[in-house]
Amino acid sequence: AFWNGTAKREIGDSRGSSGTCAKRVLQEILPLPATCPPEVLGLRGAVYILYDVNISEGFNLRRDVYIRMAVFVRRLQRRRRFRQVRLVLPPWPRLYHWHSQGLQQTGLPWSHFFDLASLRRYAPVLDYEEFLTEQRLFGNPGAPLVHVAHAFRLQHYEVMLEQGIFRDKFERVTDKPCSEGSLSGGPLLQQAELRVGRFHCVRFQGSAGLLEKLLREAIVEDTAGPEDVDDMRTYALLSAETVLHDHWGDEHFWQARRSMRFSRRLELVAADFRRQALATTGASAGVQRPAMWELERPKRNAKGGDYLCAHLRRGDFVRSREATTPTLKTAAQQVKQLLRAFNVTTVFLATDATPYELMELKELFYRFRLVHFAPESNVQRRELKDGGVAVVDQLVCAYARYFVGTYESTFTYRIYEEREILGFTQTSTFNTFCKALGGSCSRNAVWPIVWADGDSDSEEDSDPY
Ligand SMILES: C[C@@H]1O[C@H](OP(=O)(O)OP(=O)(O)OC[C@H]2O[C@@H](n3cnc4c(=O)[nH]c(N)nc43)[C@H](O)[C@@H]2O)[C@@H](O)[C@H](O)[C@@H]1O
Repeated sequence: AFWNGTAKREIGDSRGSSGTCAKRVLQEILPLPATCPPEVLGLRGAVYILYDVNISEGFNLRRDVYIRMAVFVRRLQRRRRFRQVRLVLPPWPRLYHWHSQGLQQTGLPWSHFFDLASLRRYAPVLDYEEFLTEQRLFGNPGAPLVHVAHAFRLQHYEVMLEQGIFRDKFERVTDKPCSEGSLSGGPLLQQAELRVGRFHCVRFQGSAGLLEKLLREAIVEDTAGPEDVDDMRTYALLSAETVLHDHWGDEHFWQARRSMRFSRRLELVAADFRRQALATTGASAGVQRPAMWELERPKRNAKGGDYLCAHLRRGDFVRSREATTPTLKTAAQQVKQLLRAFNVTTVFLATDATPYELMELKELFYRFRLVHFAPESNVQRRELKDGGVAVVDQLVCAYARYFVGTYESTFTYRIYEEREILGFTQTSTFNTFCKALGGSCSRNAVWPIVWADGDSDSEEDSDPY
């Protein structure tokens, strides 16, 4: 609860002609006036980490990159120097897959999709606007720019293995030109408020933990003489998808993943739709979801609503993954076979198919009930936007009796994870469409959920450095 609406209002109100609370904190003028909220003290020594992801990456890979960063930042705050670290969530740019015209889909905050209070109970994160509010506290009135001390554009090494061995390493690029304008990447630095002090290209190979070394080197470079640990600093990591998980799929991954609950508004839209179109509630599906992710416990007894869900990825997959993506006809054949096997008559279809393909699918399912989610009005479409509609699709698939998804789609993988958290059996979840009915084919990997003992994580508490 280090940042919430009340604190924001109070901090805002506490700026006066006699100097801001924040400035008094920085200049160590104590005691603070009684009107100063205690949260201001927490800004002392704050280290802000901005990050960004290459513009071509889709929504669901970005969710995975978030987990890498959140696990890293949660660990980092155990270190004295980084006790006040905050991860700044990059505004969502208009993604390549968000096709709808006439919607405002640029610069969306994370709160549009996710429950920030839930994220914050795992790691100290801020939406970009919240970050600006904190920054303004420390800036001079009339000087609205945010100074980013160092921005690092991460890139892969050209040769990854050294004598057959993959080693974690990084190095600043000095043998090639490197400037903010000369390289493609995410649009973070296009935010009007940001001014970068020093820009570096960095070859990076390894897991998120290695970023600590990169940041420490930058802090030392900036510090003439003994380090001023009260100073507030901002760093930017660009192309953060280059960074790997410290340990993919371990209990830390799953805690961060469980904390990624969707916004209440999207959860509500999905729950209403499940109830009205599929006669399914949490209780009828045998899903008990505690109000907070921390209270979730291992279980495998979810039953699911009386429908099957198919995630059928079309769009670019039809061309770029032709060898593994089924045609509409062979996909329909596979689904119908499953419907018969499970004695279910309703299929919920999550897809990025075109309206024309959807019509074709409806014809292919003529003896069954095919349900598809579409916003009920233009008002709801404007409210949800393309990204919100996709989340509702995922939330409906999460409660199905049986799920089948698309080979190598991160959209499908996030549904697997959601069902693992909700307590479905693995056989009802980890299923993949084949290119054709009956043939043997490649299946998606099975990554079952891992629970921590009592979900405690105290092992790093002791490191004071
Ligand atoms: C191979 C890679 O695959 C990646 O896709 P993949 O992992 O499926 O999954 P995503 O990275 O999420 O990108 C696919 C996007 O397409 C839309 N989309 C896909 N399936 C559905 C659906 O069932 N319902 C709705 N409403 N929307 C859907 C949605 O905007 C989603 O974020 C791509 O992001 C990369 O660009 C690349 O092509």
